[in-house]
Amino acid sequence: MVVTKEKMEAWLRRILGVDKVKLGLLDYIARIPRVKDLTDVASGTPVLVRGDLDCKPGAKVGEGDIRLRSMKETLEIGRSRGWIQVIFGHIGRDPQLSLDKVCKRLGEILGCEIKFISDWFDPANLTIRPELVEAIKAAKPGDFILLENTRKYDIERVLWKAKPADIPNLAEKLAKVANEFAEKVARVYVHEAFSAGSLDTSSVVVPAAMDKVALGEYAYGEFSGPLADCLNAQLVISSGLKIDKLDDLQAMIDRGKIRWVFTAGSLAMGLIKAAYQLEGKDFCIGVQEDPAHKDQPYYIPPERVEQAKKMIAEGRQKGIQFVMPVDFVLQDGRVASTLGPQDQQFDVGPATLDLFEKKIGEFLEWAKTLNEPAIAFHNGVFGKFEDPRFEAGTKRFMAQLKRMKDAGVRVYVGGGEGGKALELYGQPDWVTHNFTAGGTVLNALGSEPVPFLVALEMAATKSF
Ligand SMILES: Nc1ncnc2c1ncn2[C@@H]1O[C@H](COP(=O)(O)OP(=O)(O)O)[C@@H](O)[C@H]1O
Ligand SMILES: O=C(OP(=O)(O)O)[C@H](O)COP(=O)(O)O
Repeated sequence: MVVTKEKMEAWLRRILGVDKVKLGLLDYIARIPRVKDLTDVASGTPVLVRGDLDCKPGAKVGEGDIRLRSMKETLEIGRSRGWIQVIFGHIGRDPQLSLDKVCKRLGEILGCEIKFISDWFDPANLTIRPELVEAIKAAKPGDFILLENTRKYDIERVLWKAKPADIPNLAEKLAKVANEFAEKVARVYVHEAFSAGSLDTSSVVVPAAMDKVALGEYAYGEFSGPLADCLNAQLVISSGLKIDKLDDLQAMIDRGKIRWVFTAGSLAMGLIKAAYQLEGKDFCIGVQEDPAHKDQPYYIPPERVEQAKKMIAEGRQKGIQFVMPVDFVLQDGRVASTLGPQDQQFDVGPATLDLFEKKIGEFLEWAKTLNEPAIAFHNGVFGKFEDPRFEAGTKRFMAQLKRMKDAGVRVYVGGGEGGKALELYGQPDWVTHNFTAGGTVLNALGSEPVPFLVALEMAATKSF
């Protein structure tokens, strides 16, 4: 399907959330075909696969390549059907980063040579280079081609910071890119990049020009299984650096199942301040509330404190317990229960961990009163854990995940830094499931839809 500028404008209005359609996670999953459903795609057909390639493969298969292994089932389905699969995707945020090692490892996982195309796009003319067109022509049924890092080209990143006013300017260029892919690469698109939750052109624009789209088997399984289960979580541990996770927490609370909220990390400081203010008092959160730090990721503006106050007040009325840190490890290693204006917290202190352990015990008692296993969702880290001076909180709490799982709770870890912490300080079987993505998981459970699901749903239903 050729995408006009006008069609692309309508598409981008949905992608950037200007035009909203109220769909839940399960609606998206029901409306997007699975790769298994593409039974009428003939052998020898080129199929574009958005892959989960953002990883650092270690010395041997199985090390640092879980995202690549997660694609195997989908790629094997394509190979058994004789499709010529053109895999593309990003690695990191630096446009200079190369996928050469990823290509080699994916070849080891699939047991075959994968042709690597290092320069496949002409950014000056927004066209697909002849090297790629020739490689597809020369490929045999079942072959794989892998394209260099999509973020090498600026066009991949133009929507990251785009505002609604930019849509008319971008629509023509992005329509051209989508049409180039459909004309010169493939007219069938499979998304098997569960973690690709950003507004990358490859995952949120290219599907617009495709005749057929589908979700890969791994991504489908993650959304319809563990993520669908997390929608019913009664306990959430919301921690980490950025206060905008408050929107996701609010969305989880609004769904109505949450009864326990544990919070830690720098974002918890906003909730602590809010809780004090609700009692007519105040609590200094140090540099995190100093407007001189307003460009820093840990800064908490007054409106976020207001948002947290409303969340706590309304939540308590519904019977939700908010469990918050009571002591902190500060920048110089001091443990304190209060902060001065120049202080910054980088971890929770031991009294907080004692409190959290006691409250997890209470949660487990409460969980016994349910007719079915309780569900807990853990996101983020309790401090700047990469620095050994500030890792104790994140590290010690991991044992509570095991404790809950051992007590029969279904425990999920929302990938990202929390997932790394589990790998570092725990064992995979301490939890029910550790997601291979952070941002996508929060979006799926939180306030904003997953961008690639919005794109796939529009492409599948041709509703734009
Ligand atoms: N006070 C802090 N609390 C929590 N994380 C912090 C803090 N200071 C720095 N960080 C860092 O922020 C990152 C976590 O950020 P966040 O956006 O929550 O990540 P994710 O959502 O991927 O878990 C970690 O790298 C952590 O070390
Ligand atoms: O690692 C990723 O996501 P995650 O850090 O949210 O798990 C993805 O590759 C997305 O990367 P991006 O956040 O640079 O778009």
